[in-house]
Amino acid sequence: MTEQLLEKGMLLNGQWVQAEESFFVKNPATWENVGVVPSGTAAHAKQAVDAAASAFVTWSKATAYERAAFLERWFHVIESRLEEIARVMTQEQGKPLTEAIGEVRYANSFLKWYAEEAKRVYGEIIPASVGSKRLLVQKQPVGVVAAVTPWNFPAAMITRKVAPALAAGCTVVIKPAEHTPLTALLLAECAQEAGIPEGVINIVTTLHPAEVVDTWMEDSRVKKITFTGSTPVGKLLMRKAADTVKKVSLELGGLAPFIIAEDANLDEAVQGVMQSKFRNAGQTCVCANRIYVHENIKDEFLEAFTQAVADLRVGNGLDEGTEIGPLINEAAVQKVKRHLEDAQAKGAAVHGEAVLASSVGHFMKPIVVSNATDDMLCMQEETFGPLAPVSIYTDDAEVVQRANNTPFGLAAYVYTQSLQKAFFFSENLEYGIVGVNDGLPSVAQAPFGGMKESGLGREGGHHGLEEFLETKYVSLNLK
Ligand SMILES: NC(=O)C1=CN([C@@H]2O[C@H](COP(=O)(O)OP(=O)(O)OC[C@H]3O[C@@H](n4cnc5c(N)ncnc54)[C@H](O)[C@@H]3O)[C@@H](O)[C@H]2O)C=CC1
Ligand SMILES: O=C(O)[C@H](O)CS(=O)(=O)O
Repeated sequence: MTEQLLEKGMLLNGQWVQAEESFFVKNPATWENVGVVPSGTAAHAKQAVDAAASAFVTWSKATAYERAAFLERWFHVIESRLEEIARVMTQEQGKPLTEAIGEVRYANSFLKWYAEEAKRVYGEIIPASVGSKRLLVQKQPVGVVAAVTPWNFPAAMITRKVAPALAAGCTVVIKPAEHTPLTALLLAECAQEAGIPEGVINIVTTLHPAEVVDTWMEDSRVKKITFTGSTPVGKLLMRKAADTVKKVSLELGGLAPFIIAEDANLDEAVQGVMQSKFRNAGQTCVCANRIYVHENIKDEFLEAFTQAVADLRVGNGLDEGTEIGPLINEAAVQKVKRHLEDAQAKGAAVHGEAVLASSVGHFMKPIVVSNATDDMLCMQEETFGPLAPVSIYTDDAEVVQRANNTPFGLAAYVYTQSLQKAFFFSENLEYGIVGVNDGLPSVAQAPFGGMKESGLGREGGHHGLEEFLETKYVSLNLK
């Protein structure tokens, strides 16, 4: 059923603004138009920085308690519009409504958590080596922040940046992904309803990301870039940040190993790998991308896992019972097919029908391949789709070496009932996040981020607030 077309504007200095060009937002399940938004230009990008720089003067001088109150009010307004935002998210991104509701709650948890953490930005007094001196350390907001976000978590990837930025006293300019601008604009509507002052949050939607973001990267008033998306774009932004020495936070691609040790609780391991692999149809940067199972339990695991995968229901995210929605676009479908065909050509066994579930929409049936070997594309590149490669291993040290043999280091998982193995794996896996008997580790209060080419910095927890603060040392000579 086609719901009403959402016609939205960009948010610049508290005003909803149109542009000469606009673009339709399409539903990946039906290819129908969900909404229409402006395609912002470099001029709009500059207006956004003008607004954020002006608002920073007052916002940064508000007390932490005043900023916290705004975040709390924003949290409650989103709560009151949760179902509406989730339905729009499902229509523009495709995830099942139950997952969209879960994501809005997850996104909102960052507002709640940073409303409290804002009040805990402590400084220090350092014992002086000169009697007449007092040495103080103060934390101050970095300034105007540019946030560039992906389509796979259209709400959480915004609040995971904006909540700590505002808590710290920064103001923001945001460019959401062109596939999913509507969720971002609804969050901004909620912020306006909560009374967050004009210019504190600005959103530029566009079909020309480089034009808008390059304007921000060249503007010395923008003190920080925070980005979630692909590693190639992350590297590009990191290079551009150097010209004005901007601070950089990057959440990039992953290639998560999911290790099932010989002593694992198999029921829990199957549940965990289903959660990790198939959330958002496999379109998350922390999805299990490589499943390593000990050879002594391979058969029992495969029997249980392939059955659980076969039971997954594929369909439109708005339909009751849907567990796997469409992929975001045709390119995503082709990438999964390329990985599947490569695996088959290199000897993988395919469990299930590797066929598209529908002629309309970017649907794919979840597929398990076994006998996976490390030379396959699906074991070397992020699939970002519902393809689960299973490989066997014999020795714990061997599988750690294989798991670490990649430029990526975002999330890793291990299922074991042994404390010794839990520590062996978690301490030796070169990943920023390790789920031990936990397929869903992401929470607002803990630091989320990658090592190696999976990113820089952390989001969530008090670590995530530090990313938006400068450390100032004040030496007081009382002589
Ligand atoms: N580590 C993480 O949390 C995440 C990583 N990713 C990775 O990103 C890929 C798919 O997500 P996409 O959104 O397609 O990634 P993407 O990197 O193409 O896009 C992410 C954002 O960057 C913008 N962008 C694209 N090219 C740009 C440019 N030249 N200058 C400035 N901004 C630009 C896009 O408009 C979007 O807002 C996957 O490979 C996935 O691994 C995606 C989501 C989360
Ligand atoms: O972009 C992503 O994939 C998210 O960071 C994953 S999570 O935070 O929802 O786990």
